[in-house]
Amino acid sequence: MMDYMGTTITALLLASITLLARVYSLWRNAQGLRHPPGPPGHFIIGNALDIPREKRHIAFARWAKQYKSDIVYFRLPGFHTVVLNSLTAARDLFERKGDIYSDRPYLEMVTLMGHEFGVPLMHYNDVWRASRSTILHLFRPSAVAAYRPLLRSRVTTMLKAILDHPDSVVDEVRQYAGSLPMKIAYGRDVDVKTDHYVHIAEETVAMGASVFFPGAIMVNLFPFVKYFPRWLPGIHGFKTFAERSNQLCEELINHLFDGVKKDVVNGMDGPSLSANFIHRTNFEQSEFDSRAENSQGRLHETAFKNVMATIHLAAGDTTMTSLTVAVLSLLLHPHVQARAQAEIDAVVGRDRLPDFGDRASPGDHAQDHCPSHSIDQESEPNNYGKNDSLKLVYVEAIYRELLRWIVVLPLGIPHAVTKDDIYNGMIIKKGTIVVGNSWAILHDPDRYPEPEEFKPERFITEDGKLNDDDVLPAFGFGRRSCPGRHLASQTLWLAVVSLLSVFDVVKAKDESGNEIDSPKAICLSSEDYG
Ligand code: HEM
Repeated sequence: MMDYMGTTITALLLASITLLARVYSLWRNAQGLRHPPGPPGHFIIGNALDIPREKRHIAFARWAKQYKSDIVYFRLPGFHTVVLNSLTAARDLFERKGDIYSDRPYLEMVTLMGHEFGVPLMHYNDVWRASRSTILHLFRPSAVAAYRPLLRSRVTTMLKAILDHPDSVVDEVRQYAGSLPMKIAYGRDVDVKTDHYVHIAEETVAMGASVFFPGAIMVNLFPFVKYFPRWLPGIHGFKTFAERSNQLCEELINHLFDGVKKDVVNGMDGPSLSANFIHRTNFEQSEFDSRAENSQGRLHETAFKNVMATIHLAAGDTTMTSLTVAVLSLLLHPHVQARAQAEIDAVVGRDRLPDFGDRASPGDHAQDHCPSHSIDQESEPNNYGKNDSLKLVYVEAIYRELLRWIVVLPLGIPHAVTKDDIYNGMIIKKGTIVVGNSWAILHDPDRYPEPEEFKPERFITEDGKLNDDDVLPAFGFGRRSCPGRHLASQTLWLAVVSLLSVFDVVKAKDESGNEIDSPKAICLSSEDYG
C-alpha cells in the first residue's frame, strides 16, 4: 500500500515538474525568447527523423539557408541541439562566451564505454583543465620545434620507402603520420599496418565516433535502458559494445605506459614524454586527491597516463586521415603540384630537401623557448623571419587549402553550454549541445568563393603574400580548440612539401595500362624539373 502511494506521489511530482517546465518554457517564449529556427519537431521524438546518418554537416548547412539563420536548432528526446554555421556565431559563443560554452555533452554511451578518460570528451572541470594545460604545454609552438629532427628523419624514411614502392604512397604517408604519436608519447617505433596498439586506437576512435551523437544509439536518448537485462532485444548489443570499448581503453591507457615503466626500471628506455614523466616523478605517488594535479601543479600518474593515451588517440587518426586526403587532393590537381614544384625549385633549389626555415609565416613560430619536457631539442638556429619572398608561399597556401577543402572533423567535437544563454534574442538552454559546423564555415561562399573548388591561391593576396586566414576552424573553437594543432601543422606541412619536392603524384595504371583511381608517386628527375 505504502509502495503504491509512494509511486503515485512520485508520478504526480514528476508530472507537476514537467508541467511547470512546460509553462516556464511557454512563458519564456511569450517574452519573445525562442529557440533558434530549425525543422519543426514531432511529439516526443522531436527531430529524430530529420537527422541524416551521414554528411550531417551538409544537412545542417542546408538548414541554415532554408531557415535563413546561421544558427539552427533541433530537438531529440532529452537533448536540445544548436548548430553554428558561421564564423561570427562560432566566435561569439565559443570564444567570447567560452566560460559557458566549453563543456561536452552528457551522453550515456560515452560514460558506459569508458571514454571520459580522454581529454576530448572530458567535462569542463578541474581534471580537464589540468590535463589540457599539460597538453598545451607539451605541444606549445616552441616545444613542438623540438620534434623537428624526428620529423625530418621520419620524412626521409617515408620518401625512401615511396621511392622503393611508388604505389604505396598512401601507406607510407600513413606510416609517417601514424607512427609519430607513439614515438613521442611512448618512445615506440611501430609499423602502423601491423601494430596492435595502433589498431586498437583506430577501433576505439571509430567506436567513439559512432555513438558520439545523441540519436546515434538508444541508450543516449533513454539512459534507463542500461538497467534492462541483456536478454531483452537491443540490449545485449550495446552492452557488449561498451564492454569491448572499456577493455580497449584499459589496454591503451595502461599497457603502453607500463611498458615504458619497465623499460625505465631496466635502463632500456628511449626518449619519450612518458619516460620523462617517470624519471621526473621517480615513481613517487605523492599527495593525491580527487584533482588531477598535486600541489606543485604536476599531473599525477593516472591523469598523466590518460593524457598520453589521449595523444595517441587524438593525434594518430586525424593526422593520418589529413595526409591521406592531401595525397588524393594533389592527385586530382596536377596543375597545383606543378606550380608548387616550380616554387620549391626557385626557393629551395635542387640540392637539398625543403625544411622548416623555408616555410612562409604560418604563425606558429612566434616564440622559441627551450621546452622542458621535450625529446631531442632542436639545436640549429632557425631562419623564420627571413624575407617572406624567399619562402614557400604557394606551398603554405596548399597546406591551408588542404585543411579547408576536406575538413577531417567537419562538425568538430560537440560542445555543451553550462548556463541558459540568450544570443541575438534566441534562447540557448543550459545543457544544450552546441555544434560548430567547421565544414560550413570553411565552405562559406562569401569568404571562400567557389568553395567546392581546390584553389590554394585564395590564400594569397594580390601582392603575392599570404593573407591572414589560417583556417583555424579546422581545429575547432575556443577553449576546446585542438591543443595539438602546432604539431599537426608541422607534421602535415613537412610531409606535403617533401612529397612535392621529390615526386609527382599521378594516377596509377592497371595491368592493361588504364588509369585507376589510386595514387602512384613518380620521382622527379632533373629533366622533369627543367
Ligand atoms: C590534422 C590533425 C588534427 C586535426 C584536424 C584536429 C582537429 C581537432 C578538432 C576539430 C578538435 C575539437 C575542437 C573543439 O572541440 O572545438 C580537436 C580536439 C583535440 N585535439 Fe586535435 N586535431 C588534429 C591533431 C591533433 C594532434 C596532433 C593532437 C595531439 C598532439 C591533438 C589533440 C587534441 C586534443 C587533446 C583535443 C581535445 C581538446 C579539448 O577537448 O580540450 N589533435 N582536434
